[in-house]
Amino acid sequence: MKKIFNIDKATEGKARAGVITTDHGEIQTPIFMPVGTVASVKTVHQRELREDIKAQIILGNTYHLYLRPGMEVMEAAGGLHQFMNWQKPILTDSGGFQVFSLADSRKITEEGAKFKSHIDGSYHFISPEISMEIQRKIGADILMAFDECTPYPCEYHQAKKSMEMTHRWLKRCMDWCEENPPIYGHQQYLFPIVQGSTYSDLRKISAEVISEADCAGNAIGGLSVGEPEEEMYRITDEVTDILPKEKPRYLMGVGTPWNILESIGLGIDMMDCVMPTRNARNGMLFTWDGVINIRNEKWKKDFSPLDESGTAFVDFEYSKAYLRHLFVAKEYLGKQIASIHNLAFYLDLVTQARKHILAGDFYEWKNTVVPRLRQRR
Ligand SMILES: CNc1nc2c(CC[C@H]3O[C@@H](OC)[C@H](OC)[C@@H]3O)c3nc(N)[nH]c(=O)c3cc2[nH]1
Repeated sequence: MKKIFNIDKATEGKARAGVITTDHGEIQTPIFMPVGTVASVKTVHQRELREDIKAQIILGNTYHLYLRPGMEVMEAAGGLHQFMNWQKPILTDSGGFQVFSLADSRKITEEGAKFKSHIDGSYHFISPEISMEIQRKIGADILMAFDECTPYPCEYHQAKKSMEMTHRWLKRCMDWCEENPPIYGHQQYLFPIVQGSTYSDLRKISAEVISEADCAGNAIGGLSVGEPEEEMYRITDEVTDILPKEKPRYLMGVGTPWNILESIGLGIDMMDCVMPTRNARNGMLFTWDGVINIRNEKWKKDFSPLDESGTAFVDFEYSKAYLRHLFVAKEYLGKQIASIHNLAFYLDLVTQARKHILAGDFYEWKNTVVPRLRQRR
């Protein structure tokens, strides 16, 4: 399998700093990937993503893009990079998670998943092969295997059955990719996904099967689905002990700023989460000194800059009082300012983590910063 990851510096622990190389450019790790499910990172321009947030890679989603705009438009555009004019790396999730969580009345069999579109109620079917075909046409640099994400909690036998099907589906994904090369001329790397719910023995089996698949990178799924934080950390720790060191590790759907730093400390290189954008649209801002609910009365006459330790232009061009007013008045500009702020903060978080890994003091730094991140301002 082609080597796409180079480790610049490992620490005395499991945290490491590296670079992932794709045909659309390099990604410094650890990295946070803004979620752009339907070909847009909600309320944010591609130019702001590049210049103010300094995003290096964003996410798209197979389920959503397949339903709208559909693969006919996607192919005619020459793929998602062209369609949305984002020329840096893109990762697409395989659609399983959405089918299980978004679509109405879905029926899952060994073959795949029948589901009703959440948009117009039309009937569709997705399988490992169809997910791969869709991801080929979207043209993301990193593709996720079609898997089943178990709910939390999940009975042992159900988790075991689901994990084993995910492993059979992985083989079907790999076989299909073997037979059907990329169509836009750039490489696309398949990442398999470790499942097994919260059961250590299943997680060990799944991590071994995923490692055996020898893909360019590996992902940990089935977490950040409602389990306690400690469970998420325990499973992540057990799985990163098994996944190969020399390949990037992607923890899916994680998380809060403190989850991000703890996961990096457990050997994770890539993370994605809707939290910075979704919470921004509700007026929740993440900062180095904790979480701000901008709608709170206390900010009504606070004319200080949005975030003195921020890195984006919005942090200095607007005051807390002004942003609170925009939210109270339901002005669209409020959601845009908050989204740019939160995403720039998440990228600053991983940029600082990388700096401290390279400097060799990541763990001491993390332990001083995490309590501050959690506080409510
Ligand atoms: C939030 N917690 C969480 N997210 C998860 C996602 C991405 C959701 C996907 O949905 C969209 O955001 C809602 C994003 O799509 C661009 C994301 O990649 C997962 N995807 C797969 N294939 N398998 C998993 O086991 C899985 C587990 C998750 N846990």
